[in-house]
Amino acid sequence: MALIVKDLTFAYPGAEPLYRSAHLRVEAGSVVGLTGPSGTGKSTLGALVAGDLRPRSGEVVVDGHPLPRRGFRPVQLIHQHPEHAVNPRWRMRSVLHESHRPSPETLERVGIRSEWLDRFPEELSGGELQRFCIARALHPGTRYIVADEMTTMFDAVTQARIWHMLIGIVRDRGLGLLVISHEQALLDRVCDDQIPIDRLRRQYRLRL
Ligand SMILES: Nc1ncnc2c1ncn2[C@@H]1O[C@H](COP(=O)(O)OP(=O)(O)OP(=O)(O)O)[C@@H](O)[C@H]1O
Repeated sequence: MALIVKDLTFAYPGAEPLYRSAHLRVEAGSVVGLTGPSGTGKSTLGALVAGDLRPRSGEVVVDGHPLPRRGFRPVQLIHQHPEHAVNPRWRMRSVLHESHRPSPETLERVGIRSEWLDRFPEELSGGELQRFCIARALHPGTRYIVADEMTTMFDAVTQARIWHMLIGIVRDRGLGLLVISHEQALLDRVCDDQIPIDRLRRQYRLRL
């Protein structure tokens, strides 16, 4: 069981391809870091494996099946800015239930207090809001999570708590986790393996 990027080529309109025939593999149950300098396409790759963007060619395979083009997405993306990922006019209960209805045990484990459910997004801190985005991503059908600079905006204590919680849940559920971050210390702490994005690109050059 793995999330596999096969022969993937992608370019934004009018730009040179960010990657050509790139390959990446994230085993179910593993935590893999994607590293590289700013602007090299890490977030774009995260959006491609989650199905937010479509490759020019190549494919994303999830546990042996092509990434579905519509309906539920087994690869869930958690962004840097949770406030951009939620509807500001909805109370948090509706934000959460847009995805599924997590059990009280899951909410407790993710660190969501029941009184927050009646608030609007602007009435929560960024760290509290990010916990809702994590709970939403933990749909029963989720197989892989992409955490794109998920805690970059938070203080060290909040970062540590959120990572401790998420790593515990993904280990227990056997999910695969792709971590995109500039923070080497964080990657060293949470990842089983780290892949420089340049390695995805270099594979193309080696094939020439
Ligand atoms: N929607 C877009 N349209 C056109 N070009 C884009 C778009 N989004 C990103 N880019 C460009 O694609 C390249 C890769 O961007 P991306 O955000 O994937 O890099 P990154 O490695 O995640 O960077 P950072 O570490 O700074 O977040 C950059 O040159 C960026 O300017």
